[in-house]
Amino acid sequence: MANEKQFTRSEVMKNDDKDTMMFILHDNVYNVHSFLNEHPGGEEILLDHRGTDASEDFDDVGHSNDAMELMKKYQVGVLVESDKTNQLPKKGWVARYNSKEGEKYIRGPGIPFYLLVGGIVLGAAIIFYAL
Ligand code: HEM
Repeated sequence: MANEKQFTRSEVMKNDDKDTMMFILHDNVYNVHSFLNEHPGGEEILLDHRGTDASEDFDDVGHSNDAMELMKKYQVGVLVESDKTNQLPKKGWVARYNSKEGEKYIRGPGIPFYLLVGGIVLGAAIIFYAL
C-alpha cells in the first residue's frame, strides 16, 4: 500500500479539521474531504459517518468495483494494529474484495444458453427426419 500512515480510532474520531472528513472502513482510514460533493450517494451520508467506523453501513449499501478502485485514492492510512477489528467485509459483496472468494461466483452458461442449444439440436433433428 502506498500510504501506511497509522491512526488510532480516537484520532479518526476527533478529526475536526476543516480539511479532513475521515472515517474507517475495514481497518483502513479514508479522508473523503475532496470527494464529498462528488459522492454519487450524496455528501450527507458521508458527513453522517464522519469520524466513525462506517464499515457496517458501507457493506449494507454495497459498492461497485469502480467504487472500490476509487476508494484507494482517498485512503490516507490504516488503523494501528491494536485498534484493528480484523473483520472481513460482510458476505454478499466479499467477492468484490477478495478475488479468491470471487472465483466461487463464476458460473457456467445460464438456462437460456441451454435452451438455445436444445432448440438448435431439435430443429436439426426435425429437418433431418423430414428429408
Ligand atoms: C472512500 C469512500 C467511498 C467511495 C469512493 C464511494 C463511492 C461511491 C460510488 C462510486 C457510488 C455509486 C454506486 C457504485 O458505484 O457503487 C456510491 C454510492 C453510494 N454510497 Fe458510497 N462511497 C464511499 C463511502 C461511502 C460510505 C462510508 C457510505 C455510508 C454508508 C456510502 C454510501 C453510499 C450510498 C447510500 C450510495 C448510493 C447507493 C444507491 O444509490 O444505490 N458510501 N458510493
